[in-house]
Amino acid sequence: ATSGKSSLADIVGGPSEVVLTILDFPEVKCRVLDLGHVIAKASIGTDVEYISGDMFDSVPLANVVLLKWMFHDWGDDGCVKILKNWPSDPKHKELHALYDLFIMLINGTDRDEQQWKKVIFEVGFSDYKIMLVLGFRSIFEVYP
Ligand SMILES: C[S@+](CC[C@H](N)C(=O)[O-])C[C@H]1O[C@@H](n2cnc3c(N)ncnc32)[C@H](O)[C@@H]1O
Repeated sequence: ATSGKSSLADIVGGPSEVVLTILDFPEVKCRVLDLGHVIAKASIGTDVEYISGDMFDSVPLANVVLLKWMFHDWGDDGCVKILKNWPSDPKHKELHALYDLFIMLINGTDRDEQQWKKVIFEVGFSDYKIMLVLGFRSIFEVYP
């Protein structure tokens, strides 16, 4: 959207660089946010835009936000704070309509569906969908 393409932001992309698999889809512009010392070691020479920063301060704009394997590091308060960063940030207000889908790959052993439901509705999302994949992991889609 921001560049005329669809865009995906991998927040706390970390060293796994899952986003590199998405480069097979050239119509999607990919951004990865992580802390400075991790971004300093990121691959260069790809079309991925690497951004160093703290996800609690600000996050890159994108149509789709990928939050993979990170919620287990945070308590409910942290998860709510992370997820509220997008819908409540006035800087991003004009892009709200584009934020129709958040994809989160989470470690399902840490929170069961009821515990996730509480977090998701506390953030203010209106609905969610869970897809069970890879055994104990799940993909969550949450809707504004
Ligand atoms: C387990 S999480 C993400 C893992 C990654 N998405 C994956 O699937 O392997 C670890 C990453 O979170 C990053 N991280 C932790 N706190 C952060 C913050 N406040 N802002 C941005 N990145 C952060 C760390 O630097 C680390 O690369």
